[in-house]
Amino acid sequence: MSQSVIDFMLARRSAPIAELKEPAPSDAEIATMLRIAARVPDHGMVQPWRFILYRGEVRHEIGRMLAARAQEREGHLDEKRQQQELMRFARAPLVIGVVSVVKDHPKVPQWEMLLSGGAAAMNLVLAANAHGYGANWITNWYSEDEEGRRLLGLAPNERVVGFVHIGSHDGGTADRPRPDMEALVSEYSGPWEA
Ligand SMILES: Cc1cc2nc3c(=O)[nH]c(=O)nc-3n(C[C@H](O)[C@H](O)[C@H](O)COP(=O)(O)O)c2cc1C
Repeated sequence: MSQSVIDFMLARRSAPIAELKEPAPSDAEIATMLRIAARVPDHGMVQPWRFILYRGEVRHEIGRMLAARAQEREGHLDEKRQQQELMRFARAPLVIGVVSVVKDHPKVPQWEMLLSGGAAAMNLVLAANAHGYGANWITNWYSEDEEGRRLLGLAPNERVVGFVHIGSHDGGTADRPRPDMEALVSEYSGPWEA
């Protein structure tokens, strides 16, 4: 048993994106985090995910594209809304897109491939935390917008599992309420009856 791993898992929490700052993880750290992200259960070994790195100046280019797309959808944006879109990907020093790439397979249903993508995103969050960084997994409106996904580099058949924002974090964020486990767990008591 590794008590330090158990303590780490029991204490994990997301860092608010506004509190993520430089320095970003190094290339070597990112490579390790991605190896951990890809080390997830994957029925049929179809590798139904890929990863996109957004860092440096491209984060601002994306902000400009998202602001223009938001204006197309919503009409004129006031200054505050415009700034919000301009800064979407520039708040954290690194954003990693976890992209679900479902494939045709004779046995594995596509929803299971999507679940494997969720596991990859969670492993990525944990890997970032294990390297001492804060992380936050979000999706936001551009994940549900076909043109938004295209601007972010996804092909038409791909979906967003999450944009994991990563950066240095001082810690100290209050935890959120956690589930009451007694309400969630039961011994099996027979078939469901309505
Ligand atoms: C698939 C998925 C999408 C999410 N999208 C958003 C989002 O768009 N905006 C947001 O504020 N939080 C979003 N969240 C929630 C954040 O990850 C949130 O900060 C987190 O649940 C905090 O809980 P934790 O401390 O247990 O990590 C999303 C979570 C998941 C699993």
